[in-house]
Amino acid sequence: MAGPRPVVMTGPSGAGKSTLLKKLLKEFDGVFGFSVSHTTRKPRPGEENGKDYHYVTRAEMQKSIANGEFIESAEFSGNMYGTSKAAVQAVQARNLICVLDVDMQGVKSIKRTDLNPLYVSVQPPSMDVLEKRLRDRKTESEESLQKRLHAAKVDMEISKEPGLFDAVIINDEVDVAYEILKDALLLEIQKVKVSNKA
Ligand SMILES: Nc1nc2c(ncn2[C@@H]2O[C@H](COP(=O)(O)OP(=O)(O)O)[C@@H](O)[C@H]2O)c(=O)[nH]1
Ligand SMILES: Nc1ncnc2c1ncn2[C@@H]1O[C@H](COP(=O)(O)OP(=O)(O)O)[C@@H](O)[C@H]1O
Repeated sequence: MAGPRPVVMTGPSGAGKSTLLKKLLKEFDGVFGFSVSHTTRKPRPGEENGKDYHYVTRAEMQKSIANGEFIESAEFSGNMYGTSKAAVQAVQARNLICVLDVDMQGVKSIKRTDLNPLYVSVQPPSMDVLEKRLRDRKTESEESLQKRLHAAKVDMEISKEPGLFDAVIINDEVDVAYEILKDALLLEIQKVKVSNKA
C-alpha cells in the first residue's frame, strides 16, 4: 500500500481553513503535521513565529526563493507567502501527513510538482457570511478586508472547475464541516494508523 498523501487545504480567506486545521491537528496529534509557510505579512495577536508562519522580510523571502529553497510562492493581498522545501521535509521526516494551507495560486503551482497531495477546498456558505466572519475576526484593516473579499470572489469562481479538488467542504456549521473533513481524510488517517502499528 502506498504511504499517506500530503493534504493541501485551500479556500477563500475567512472560509475557516485555520479553524478546521487546528481541530484536526489537535485531535490527530502524531498523525498530521503542519507545513509552516513563510510570509511577509505581520503576525496577528496570538500568532507565533515558527508555528503559524515564519515571518520574514520581502528581501529575505526573495533571496530564499532565488536560492531555490521554495516549492511554491505567491503574492496574496499585498504580501508574499510560500512553502519552503524545508517546511515539508520537516513534517515528512517525522512520518506525519504533511498539511499545507495555501491559496489558489499555491494549488496551481503544487499541481505542477510531484507532491501528489489530496486537495481539499473549504468554502463559506455565501459571500455575505464570509464577509461577516472576516469582519468579526477583527484581524484586517478595511483595505485588507476588501482585497480578501475580492480574492474570495475569484477563488470561488475558479473553485467551480470540475475535478480541481478531491473534496469541497461548505463550512456552515463548524462541527458538521469538521466531520466531512475527517471523512475525506479517513483513508490517509487509516494508512498512518496501520503503519504505526507495523
Ligand atoms: N501560495 C501560498 N499561499 C499561502 C501560503 N501560506 C498561506 N497562504 C494563503 O495565504 C492566504 C492569506 O493567509 P493569511 O494571511 O494567514 O490570512 P487568512 O487566510 O485570512 O487567515 C490564505 O489564502 C492562505 O491559504 C503558502 O505557503 N503559499
Ligand atoms: N462554521 C463557522 N461558523 C462561524 N464562524 C466560523 C466558522 N468557521 C470559522 N469561523 C470563524 O470565522 C473566522 C474565519 O475563520 P478562519 O479559520 O480564520 O478562516 P481562514 O483560515 O480560512 O482564513 C474566524 O474568526 C473563525 O473563528
